[in-house]
Parts: sequence; structure tokens; C-alpha cells
Amino acid sequence: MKNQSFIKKLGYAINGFIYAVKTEHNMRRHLAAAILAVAVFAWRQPSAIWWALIVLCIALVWAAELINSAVEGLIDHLHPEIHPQIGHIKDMLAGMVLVFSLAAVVVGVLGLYSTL
Ligand SMILES: Nc1ncnc2c1ncn2[C@@H]1O[C@H](COP(=O)(O)OP(=O)(O)OP(=O)(O)O)[C@@H](O)[C@H]1O
Repeated sequence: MKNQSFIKKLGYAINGFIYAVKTEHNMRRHLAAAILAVAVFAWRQPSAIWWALIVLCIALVWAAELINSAVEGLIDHLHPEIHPQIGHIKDMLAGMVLVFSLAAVVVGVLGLYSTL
């Protein structure tokens, strides 16, 4: 598995993203929010810096959700039982996604404000 071609590894990465979109409600919500943000930006046409920031925010939210889903899946597989520490870990993972999502909302609103 170590020395596979770049194309194969890229395929695995894309499969991981598609799997998350298919199996995670939140990933689909983030995808819909990203499409909405890009559509509104395309309509209002803020400057390039706002485009760069919103694209970065979208990538960060998706990456955070992928990490959240992957770690949750791993935890549930290794330790399916209820445990208070697992609850805290999952809450912190959700907190990570929330932090990036709030930053994305702020960037989206300020980017739109810049076009007024
Ligand atoms: N094994 C567990 N032990 C203790 N608390 C848990 C456990 N699993 C989940 N919880 C608590 O329930 C909350 C929701 O957990 P869940 O696994 O449903 O996460 P979720 O992000 O809502 O899931 P999904 O991504 O499937 O919507 C966690 O944030 C945590 O507080």
C-alpha cells in the first residue's frame, strides 16, 4: 500500500470525500452552504481577496468535517460503548467544526458587505 501511484492515491482521497458526502448529513449541509456562498459571491462579485478567503473557509470547514467524521468513525469502531470521555472528545470535534463554520459565516457576510 505504501508505493502506489499518485493517481491511485488521488482516487482514494476522492473516494474518501465522496464517502463522507454520501454518509454524513453534515457534510451534505456544508456542501450546500458552500454552493450557496459561491453562487451569491458570483452574483455580487466581491474582490479577489474575498474570493480567496471564502474558498479557504470552505476548504477549512470541509476539512474539519472530514476529520470530525473520520475520528468519530474510528472511535465508534474501537469503542462502541458509552463513555463520558468519548462524549467530551466528540463534543470537541463538533466544536472544531463550529469554530470554522462561524469563521466562514463572518467571511461570507463581510465579503457581501464589501460589495455594498
Ligand atoms: N460513545 C459515546 N459516549 C458518550 N457520549 C457519546 C457517545 N457517542 C456520542 N456521544 C454524545 O452524543 C453526541 C452526538 O454524538 P454523535 O455520534 O451522534 O455525533 P454527531 O456528530 O451528532 O453524529 P453524526 O455525525 O452521525 O450526525 C456527542 O457529541 C456526544 O456528546
